[in-house]
Formats: sequence, structure tokens, C-alpha cells
Amino acid sequence: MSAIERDHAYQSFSRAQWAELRAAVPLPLTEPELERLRGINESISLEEVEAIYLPLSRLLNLYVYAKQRRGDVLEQFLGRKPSLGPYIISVAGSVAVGKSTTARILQALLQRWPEHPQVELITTDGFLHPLDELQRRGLMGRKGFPESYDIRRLLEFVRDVKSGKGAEAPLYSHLTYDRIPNAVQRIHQPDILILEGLNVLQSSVDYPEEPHRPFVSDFVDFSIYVDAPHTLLKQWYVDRFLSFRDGAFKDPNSYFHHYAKLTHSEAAKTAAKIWDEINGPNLMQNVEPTRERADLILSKAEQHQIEQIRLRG
Ligand SMILES: Nc1ncnc2c1ncn2[C@@H]1O[C@H](COP(=O)(O)OP(=O)(O)O)[C@@H](O)[C@H]1O
Ligand SMILES: CC(C)(COP(=O)(O)O)[C@@H](O)C(=O)NCCC(=O)O
Repeated sequence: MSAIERDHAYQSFSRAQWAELRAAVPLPLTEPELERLRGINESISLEEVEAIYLPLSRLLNLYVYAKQRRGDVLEQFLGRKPSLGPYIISVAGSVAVGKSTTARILQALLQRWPEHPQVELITTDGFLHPLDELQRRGLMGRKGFPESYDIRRLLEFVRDVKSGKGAEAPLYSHLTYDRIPNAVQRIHQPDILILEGLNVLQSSVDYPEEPHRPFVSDFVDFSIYVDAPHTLLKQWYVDRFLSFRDGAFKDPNSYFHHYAKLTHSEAAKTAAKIWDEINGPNLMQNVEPTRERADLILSKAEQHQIEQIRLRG
């Protein structure tokens, strides 16, 4: 392998260098697993899964295993029962960078390893305040900004899960653009929890109402930031919006149902405006500044191809 570059905090791998590590992955993908991955996102290339995500799942498996062993040693020394809390992996990044796709691919790959078959996935959008609350507080143009989340509830959730207690996460619907009333995802002692959201690397200073509380990252064992140039992010956001217009927005229950009637170019303009007024500024002010807190930074280029991997340490 050619020389791996490093700056003071990260070792940096090119796509080709990282892909070479695939050879060291002892578990190749089986046909049913490939099918399942295709089901997560039909536009993801399987070459990308094998070159990037498979080696990443091996790295994470080694970290989880080391943490489990270390925990066992400590508990044995202290004469206590082993902890029932999961290994927590967070996935951060801009709206539309592919956090939820990345998290779902990792979930599928990590649960193949015999040491940790139960891998749960939680998205932090369930912890956005409900729509009526956002309206009441005048925050409809601030969805995704720190003040739009019920951070206290998110923290309680992560703390309870980490301490081995059962916990419930509220669920969000992109269709109704709101929390789903009376629906929760129950988490009970998984081996691994993947926590995905814009805000998982933010610190308590981003939440002036909660200045003295611990923060989500205090409970996270390994953090990932998915990065991409702003021009691509905006394009991916607009493309996703246009595909929703041809699908989900047609549903009369959709919050954006009125957008289904727009022409292609009107819809593209609307999406670009939402990006420029909400998601773009949030990226610059609150999301991107947290990037260098991550243990691993995945940098994407055209077509969601990962071109560079930076690993702390
Ligand atoms: N690895 C990938 N390959 C191809 N398309 C992808 C990939 N990851 C995400 N996408 C596409 O990019 C858009 C945003 O992805 P999504 O996972 O919904 O992002 P986020 O959760 O960050 O908002 C979606 O249209 C999705 O299909
Ligand atoms: C719910 C979100 C804050 C979170 O985004 P995600 O976690 O899906 O990347 C975002 O999808 C959102 O609704 N932003 C507000 C502006 C908009 O895109 O409608």
C-alpha cells in the first residue's frame, strides 16, 4: 500500500488505499445479504459497499470487540456483572448527505458479525419538537437547528440505553413532516446502537437552554461524519425532493402534497429555496463546524462515491 498521509489528528486514506483493506475482511457478502443491501437503496453501488463499507464494518467490529473485552476485564476486576449497555456508533453530516443510507448499510453489515448480532438504528429526527410546538415557538424555518430538538429527551434516551435500561424513541414521518403520534421505537439492550442525525456531534454550548447537561457524544463510542461539497449536497437535496414529488408528495396525507402539482422546474426552485434558507445555513452554522470532532470522516464526491477516509489516531 502507498504511504498513508496524516495530519496531526487523522490518518488519511485514498479510496484505493482503503479498498485494499477489503482483502482482510473474513466475511464476504452472501447473495441474500446483497439482496438486502439492494433493498436499502437501489442506487447504491455494490462495488461501493465492498470497497468502502465492508472494510469499515471490519474496523468497527474490531473496535466493538476490544471495548467488550476491556469492559469484561474491568467488571471482573471490580467483581461486578458485565455491563448491558450497547456500543454506540453515531453518524452525523448534512441533510441529504446520505446519513440514513450509511447508517442502514452499516446496520446490515455489522449484524453479520457473530459477536454482535443485534444492531439497532435510531434517527434523531424523532426528537424534533412536534410540528404544533415548532409552530408555537416560531421555529418552522429552523427545523434541524439545535433549538428545534427536544434535546433533553434525546439525552435521557441515550443515557438510559447506555446504562442498559430499556428506552423508547419517538418516531418522525418525512411524509407528514411531523412526529408520529403515539408511535415509538423500543430499544432493549442491543449489542450495538447506531444513532444517526444532524446534531449528534453538537455540544451543550449549541444548546444554551441546557448548558450544564452532559451531551450525546459523552455516550458515543465511535463517531462518523459523512462529508461532501456544498454544491453536491444541494443537488442531492433537490434530486431527493424531485423524486418525492413524483412519489410521496402525491399522497394526500403528505405535508408537501401541494408541491405535487408543481412543474419540474418550479419544484426544483422550491427545493433550492428551502436549501438556501434552512438546510444550507444550518450546515454552515451548526453541522459542518462539528466535523473534526468525529473519529472518522467519510468524504464523498459525485454519485456518493467515497473518495477519502480520515481516521483519528
Ligand atoms: N451511497 C449512496 N449511493 C447512491 N445514492 C445515495 C447514497 N447515499 C444516499 N444516497 C441518496 O442521496 C439522498 C440522500 O440520502 P439520505 O440517506 O436520505 O440522506 P440523509 O439521511 O443524510 O438526509 C437520497 O436520495 C439517497 O437515495
Ligand atoms: C428533519 C430534518 C431536520 C432532518 O433531516 P435528516 O436527518 O433526514 O437529514 C430535515 O429533513 C428537514 O426537515 N429540514 C427542514 C427543511 C426541509 O428540508 O424541509
